[in-house]
Amino acid sequence: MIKVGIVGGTGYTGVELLRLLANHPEVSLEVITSRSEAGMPVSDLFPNLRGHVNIAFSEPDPDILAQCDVVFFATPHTVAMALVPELIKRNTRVIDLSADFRLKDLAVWEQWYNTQHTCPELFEQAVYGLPELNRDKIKDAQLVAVPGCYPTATELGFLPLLEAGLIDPLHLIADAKTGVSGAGRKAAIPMLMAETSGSFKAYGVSGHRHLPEIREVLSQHCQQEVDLTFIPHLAPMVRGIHATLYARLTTHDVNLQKVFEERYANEPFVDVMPIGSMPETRSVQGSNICRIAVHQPQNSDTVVVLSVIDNLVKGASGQAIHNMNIMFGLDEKTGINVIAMMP
Ligand SMILES: NC(=O)C1=CN([C@@H]2O[C@H](COP(=O)(O)OP(=O)(O)OC[C@H]3O[C@@H](n4cnc5c(N)ncnc54)[C@H](OP(=O)(O)O)[C@@H]3O)[C@@H](O)[C@H]2O)C=CC1
Ligand SMILES: CC(=O)N[C@@H](CCC(=O)OP(=O)(O)O)C(=O)O
Repeated sequence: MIKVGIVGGTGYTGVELLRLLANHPEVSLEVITSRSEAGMPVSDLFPNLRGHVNIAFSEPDPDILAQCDVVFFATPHTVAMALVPELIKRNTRVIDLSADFRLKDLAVWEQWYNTQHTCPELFEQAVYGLPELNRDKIKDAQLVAVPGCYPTATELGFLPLLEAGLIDPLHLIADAKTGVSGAGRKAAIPMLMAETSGSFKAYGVSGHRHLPEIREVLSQHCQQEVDLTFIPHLAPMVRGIHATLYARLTTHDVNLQKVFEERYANEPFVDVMPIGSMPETRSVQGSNICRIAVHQPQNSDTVVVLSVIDNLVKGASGQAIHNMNIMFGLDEKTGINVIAMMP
């Protein structure tokens, strides 16, 4: 059994990790930390876990965490970088759901996260945990940075087009919408039901921290400069991301549906939907699937890709477990082959 620890077990990604790992046949949950709830049985806070998770929250203690084979960080940005060096030194593998290790350009990271990075060496070594891109590197990684939720939906949508050289890489547009769970479990007035329900708004228009992540990952992978306009929106729903992606085609002589189907033919968690489909966020709710549909409205030179994920699963905890399965040589679907909930 793989001995697993979780730092930050009381947030939404933490409880989602617990929901999925509690049913994972190769995992033994050893430690779940929370400073505010230390001592409380996990299932007292999360009744969905009654009968499945029988341990209590504890304070984060590096000596105890280092006894695990792998530790997930489901903590706000900058928490992981303080604890990870000690764990890596003691041969515990780390899967970080925060943004502490997602970029490769340190100056860009420090600019967007407005702080100095405390372990630049590990920053360089970390593997970006998008399995559809980096499966081979993930296998041997000591430290995996799980992609952001918007970047997951956006990168998977643009990748087939960029890899095949079919679009102008400098003028991409990602118009993306998320549910309120993306903001985490903390109390915040803009996330109150009275503020969000029955309303819809853009935010972060002048710049969102996922912009440099998407730009860097796509540019590095495609070995050419990629640039985009990325506008996030808050939708009145709890879970889900819907990204509507636009790009200008540089050729007309191509079967776009076939390009997508071939790119993702062997990917267990990307579903390329039939021609004409319009994927709904509820069709991935609770599942680790990214559903994608490619369109060319009025046969114009604009390609439109619709990409939906559950921000807490494929956009965070499910993808984190997918990485763990690859790192430990398991069948990639183990524990995360969950069917979405409709409605
Ligand atoms: N919500 C989402 O859709 C997604 C979130 N993410 C990322 O995952 C991470 C967690 O997100 P989410 O679950 O929403 O966050 P929450 O804010 O809901 O939870 C944060 C957790 O971290 C713990 N924590 C906070 N500060 C510290 C600290 N200094 N040391 C140790 N533990 C700490 C908290 O427990 P306590 O304070 O009791 O110790 C709590 O359990 C974030 O980095 C987020 O950006 C990634 C993709 C999607
Ligand atoms: C509604 C809301 O606030 N959503 C979050 C989603 C990002 C997130 O969850 O953070 P990661 O960088 O770890 O993916 C935001 O826009 O900041």
